[in-house]
Amino acid sequence: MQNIIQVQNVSQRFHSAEGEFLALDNVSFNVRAGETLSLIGHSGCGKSTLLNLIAGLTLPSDGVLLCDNREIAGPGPERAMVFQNHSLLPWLTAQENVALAVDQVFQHSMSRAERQAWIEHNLARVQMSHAAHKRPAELSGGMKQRVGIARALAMKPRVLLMDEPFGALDALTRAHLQDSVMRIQQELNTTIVLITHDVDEAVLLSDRVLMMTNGPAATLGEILTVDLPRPRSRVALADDARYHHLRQQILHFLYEKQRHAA
Ligand SMILES: Nc1ncnc2c1ncn2[C@@H]1O[C@H](COP(=O)(O)OP(=O)(O)OP(=O)(O)O)[C@@H](O)[C@H]1O
Repeated sequence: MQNIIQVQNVSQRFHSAEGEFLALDNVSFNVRAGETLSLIGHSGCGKSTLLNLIAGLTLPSDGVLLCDNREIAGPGPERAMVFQNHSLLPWLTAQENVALAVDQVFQHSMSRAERQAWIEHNLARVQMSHAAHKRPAELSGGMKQRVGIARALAMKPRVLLMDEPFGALDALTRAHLQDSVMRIQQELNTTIVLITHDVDEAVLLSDRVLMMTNGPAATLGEILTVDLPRPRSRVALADDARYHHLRQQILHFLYEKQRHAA
């Protein structure tokens, strides 16, 4: 399978009042086209730092990151980000928030009518057509996340980067959104890199789970391949011995091999 993202010998240092802090130490891995890759690890191990590097929001202290064999030198619409706290503009409606991204990316390649149809299509994809004219304050947490996902998908990204996208949601809403993301991923064959703290979420959604060691100087610990067939059903997996075995391997890594210092 073709690699979309290549992370090669990446280290990240931060300078603070206490001096230099090595957050990531020599991290290397690839993200394959069409896969869902989860990053999991204890709090502070550098997951967001790594995702921000892939997004191009920051540049590495050492090493190189490539997207489609080109060096990542800044943000780009081919790497769309979905944040934990939706990050919608509060004074714009759901539709206008999506429009902002669509106009930015497709202003010159789509007519106004095509852009409008594309915005509506992406809101429909996440089942938000009914709330297109509502502002974020009028939407539930799950609905805001759906709009955030629509906005990201509307950019036709090669890779969807998700920083704990369901972290702030209740369990039922989280389950609905996980199912939506799995369905969309299957439809579009989108590549997804997802940060999660949730072991069940990691197994349910991922093709591979990248487990990180504790910081400082965090690095890649182990990579777990999740070879459960798709489409996946959380109800069916609850009785699946393979699912429990995979879950156990992540728990073992996190709580036996990487006991958290806190
Ligand atoms: N801009 C910065 N300046 C200084 N230190 C930073 C900066 N950004 C992150 N760090 C430090 O780097 C380490 C990794 O942070 P990061 O946010 O990537 O961890 P994380 O695994 O995403 O954590 P969490 O799961 O709690 O969100 C932490 O020790 C953090 O304090």
